[in-house]
Amino acid sequence: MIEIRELTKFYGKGSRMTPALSNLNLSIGKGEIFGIIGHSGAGKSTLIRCINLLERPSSGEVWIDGVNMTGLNRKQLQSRRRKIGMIFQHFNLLSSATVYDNIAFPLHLDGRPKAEIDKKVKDLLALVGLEQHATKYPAQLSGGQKQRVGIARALASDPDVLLCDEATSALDPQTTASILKLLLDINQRFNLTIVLITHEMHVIQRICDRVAVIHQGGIVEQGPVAEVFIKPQHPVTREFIMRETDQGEELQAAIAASHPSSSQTVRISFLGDKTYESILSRTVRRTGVDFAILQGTISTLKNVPYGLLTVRFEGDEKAIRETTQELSAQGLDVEVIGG
Ligand SMILES: Nc1ncnc2c1ncn2[C@@H]1O[C@H](COP(=O)(O)OP(=O)(O)OP(=O)(O)O)[C@@H](O)[C@H]1O
Repeated sequence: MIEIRELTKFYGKGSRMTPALSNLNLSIGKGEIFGIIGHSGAGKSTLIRCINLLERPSSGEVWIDGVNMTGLNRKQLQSRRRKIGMIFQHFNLLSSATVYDNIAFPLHLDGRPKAEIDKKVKDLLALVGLEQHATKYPAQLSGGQKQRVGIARALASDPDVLLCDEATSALDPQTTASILKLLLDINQRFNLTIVLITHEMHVIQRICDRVAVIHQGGIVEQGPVAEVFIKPQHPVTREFIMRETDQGEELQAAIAASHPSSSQTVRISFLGDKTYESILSRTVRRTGVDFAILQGTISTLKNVPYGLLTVRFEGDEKAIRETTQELSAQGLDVEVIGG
């Protein structure tokens, strides 16, 4: 659906030229919710703006549905862009227009008949749950309601792709959850491809199918969300996940605290139904090792349960080895993180 090939973007000129993206490659499938996460300055906004050519790449190509966006002339690009919706962190609504007129705006630009516009806007108001607010102005809405208008406006031209530029960063946690739920609903209903950028792993965790981690203008890691969560490879990915799963200083202190010489600290990841099974207790009962829980969380990756448990096994070396082997054989992911 979206193919990004050797994308490079420089800002500035001559000796002041600095690269924001370097030879970046990415492939996003039809109907996917694809998350791109990175720290401030990593190149996220530049990347998402290069997808619809709001930023023109210095070199490389962006293909959407078999069309090379970088090869289009101005007119062709304008027409192609109608099929790429975008929503923004600060909503970018017209402050002097009502909710209704904000949503109708792209349809007017497109010269659609009035009756068609009216039906479409009413359908979209219902879709985003704003039927009661059609005549209000943006200043009279909450942040979440403004983003709902942004989403309705972006969907007005029946896009194939929706680009989300930090769409929930200005919202509180509860409103963020409701906007993410709406995006997931839209994705499932219309098989709409969604690309979102964020600096928050919980956004990725809630709705994305796959994730790419961007760092210093390049993709350092990518894969299905569960895979990246369970086996993060790059230090930046690890940092984002540790922050999300509360594996910070307190856990490090617990790991470093005094403990019997014959022990091993492991991080066990549970995915799907295994999260709620008694695999650990059955295994230690058989092998005869004790364990102390240092940290534990259960959350979901999209709709799949995901558990993370850090435990210290205590017992003889051979029994501990048998325990970790058996847990792995039962489909859990076990990583030794300390003695
Ligand atoms: N218009 C511009 N002119 C010059 N440099 C720019 C411009 N826009 C971005 N940059 C630089 O390009 C790099 C990537 O910026 P970008 O905004 O894409 O990062 P980001 O990951 O979206 O960061 P943030 O999360 O803070 O928005 C940064 O070093 C930034 O300073």
